[in-house]
Amino acid sequence: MPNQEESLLLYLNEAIATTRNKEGLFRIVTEKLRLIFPFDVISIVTIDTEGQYKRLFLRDYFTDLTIPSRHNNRNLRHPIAGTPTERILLDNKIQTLDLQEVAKEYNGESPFNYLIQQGVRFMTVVPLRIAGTSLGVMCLASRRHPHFEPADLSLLGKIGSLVAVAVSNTLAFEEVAQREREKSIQLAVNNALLSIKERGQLFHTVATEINRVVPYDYFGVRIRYRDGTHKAFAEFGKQDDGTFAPLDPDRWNEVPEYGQMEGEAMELFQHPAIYGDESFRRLSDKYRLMRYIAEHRNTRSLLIAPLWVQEDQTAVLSLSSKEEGNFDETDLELIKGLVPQITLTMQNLFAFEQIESLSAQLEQERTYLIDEINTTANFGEFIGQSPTIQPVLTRITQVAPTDTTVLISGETGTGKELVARALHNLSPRRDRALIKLNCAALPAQLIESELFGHEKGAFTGAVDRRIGKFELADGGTIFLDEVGELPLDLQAKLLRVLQEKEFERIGGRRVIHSNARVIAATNRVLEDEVAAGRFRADLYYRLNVFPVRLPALRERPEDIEPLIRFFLEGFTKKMGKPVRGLRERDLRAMQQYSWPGNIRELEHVLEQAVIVSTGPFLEFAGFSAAAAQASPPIPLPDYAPIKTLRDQERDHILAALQRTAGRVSGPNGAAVLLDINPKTLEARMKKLGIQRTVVAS
Ligand SMILES: Nc1ncnc2c1ncn2[C@@H]1O[C@H](COP(=O)(O)OP(=O)(O)OP(=O)(O)O)[C@@H](O)[C@H]1O
Repeated sequence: MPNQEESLLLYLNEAIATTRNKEGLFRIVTEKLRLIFPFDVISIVTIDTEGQYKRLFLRDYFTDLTIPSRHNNRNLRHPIAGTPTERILLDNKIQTLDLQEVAKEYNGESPFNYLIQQGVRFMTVVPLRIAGTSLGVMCLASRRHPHFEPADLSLLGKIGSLVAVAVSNTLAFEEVAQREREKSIQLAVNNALLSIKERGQLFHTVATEINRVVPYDYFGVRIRYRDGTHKAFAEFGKQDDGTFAPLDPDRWNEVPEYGQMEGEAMELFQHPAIYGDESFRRLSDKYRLMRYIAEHRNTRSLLIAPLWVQEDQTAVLSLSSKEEGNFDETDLELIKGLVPQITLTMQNLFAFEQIESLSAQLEQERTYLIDEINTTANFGEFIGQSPTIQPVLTRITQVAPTDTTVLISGETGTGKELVARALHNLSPRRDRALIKLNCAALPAQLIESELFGHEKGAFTGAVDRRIGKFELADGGTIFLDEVGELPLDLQAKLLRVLQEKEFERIGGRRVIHSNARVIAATNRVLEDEVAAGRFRADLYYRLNVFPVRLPALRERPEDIEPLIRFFLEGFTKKMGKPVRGLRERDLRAMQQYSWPGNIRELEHVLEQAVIVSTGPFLEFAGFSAAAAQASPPIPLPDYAPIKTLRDQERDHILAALQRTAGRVSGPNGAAVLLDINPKTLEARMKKLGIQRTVVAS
């Protein structure tokens, strides 16, 4: 062996043993090689253990050559089958190829075209083997034909063996380094998942940490539902300064068929995979969604890791990049290793967020319930022994435990609300809220927001988000009192909720599901309303599933005496008054009276009597026996509802506010019209739940 050769080999051997840094090492190798063989480009290509794919390990060039970036991409894998590399590995001999000849095999589409175009024609390929196994090839490409003597080839073979050792060391070293990075990223991500409770901040940290090892431009966790709907759970885009910022969930609104496009790509998101070159181009041919992100977001590679795949939904973590071939198998393995922890955290977050929304709902329900309890002082008992009311009570106890919609009809004061309460309390829903909405008490635009709620900013004056009564009644009962007064356009909306059990808040896009049992009441004859075109027939049939008609008090005179006793006992106790006697003539007069206000009227007559009486007998100042006898028991022609004082006050204030365009104080304010102090008016409005801004809109 000539001395020069021996010292070169020794030098390279030494460099391989002592140089840690890959780039430094290979620079030494190529410089020494170029002293012996002039070449323009050197590349080392490694093959995977199954000998299926090759991948660029290193490329260096020494003249004025330009190498397109995709030819320098170390993540791209190319199949070996049918390439010159395959033949050379099989022959295990150094060979010099004429690239123009090789190009013919590729039908002119040769991967070496860019070299040929720049005058590089020859490529000497040195197989790299270690311990009898092929590791890859070293290629020296040049413009001039290299003339190798047998001695040169033998030296090149020996250098090839040394390079094989260096490559193998480097690969092993890179693998260890990669494992280390994976471990550190796993630690950092787990730390974030365990310590951060807020969803946005948590996933921002996760996105930033993973990006340290696998750089990308987009990080997203999305949930896709079978019906084509989808939800962004956490999404971030890389900004110019390299940090991540949350993406606007509404950005897809500009794409009219986005929902459909998502639906078509559902299957794609069910399997972990990477797409980066040809594979990504194939995806964009197949899926409109992929074409869209390629064209409009410049996406060139994609990494997909499903978090969970269920029959009706798939949750996916996806990363994408504007670089071709940005992700490799190791990246996918790394992300797959993080999937269980991320999934668990998401489920925890879901549970946590659900608890938060449930407790907010409970709080709302509580407020309504307190309001309800305060506004309806009932004695919790239902008096009714008469043969007229008994069958009605039986029907009530039969229907109560079901989810059936009940329509209660009857004149004012016959106990419709009391029956609605009884229905709720006797049902399995008794532990959830009974939410009441009086359809006659509010102007149309307020009823809609009362029923369905509204989003912040949905209309002028919607300063806060408001949960609608249908939403509040989820799992409980909604009582639509005086449903016959509902304006026609709202009847249509109510019908939709009853049919589909879902609705949207005003100004909201999210569909809200409500499982509320509906009980409606009316003192109108709804059939007549339908005939007169004031009430939708379809809504009437939806509500009239189980009708309960409450008889007027005059139809059940047998109940008057027990009712009197019941109310007297209650009032005397409540007011701390002595028990006084009831004159026979007064009782008879009451039994003969027509009671247009029904039980409520009777209740009020007795309340007054308990207050004003001083002697041993109850005095009925506002209800004289003579007047009673003079009044024949005939029904009033129109059973107009008698409003409660509270409702009356509310309507009156609303009317004043409407006239002053919502203004409360000042010379043109409602307080002047109503002749009260503006502060007092504001306090009343608050108590009655009137929002001045809403009225003004
Ligand atoms: N059977 C009954 N036993 C005891 N109290 C009753 C009975 N029926 C009704 N009441 C009382 O009569 C009053 C009026 O009843 P309720 O408010 O339920 O009537 P309504 O039919 O809903 O009236 P409106 O149509 O005016 O809303 C309430 O104080 C209620 O507690």
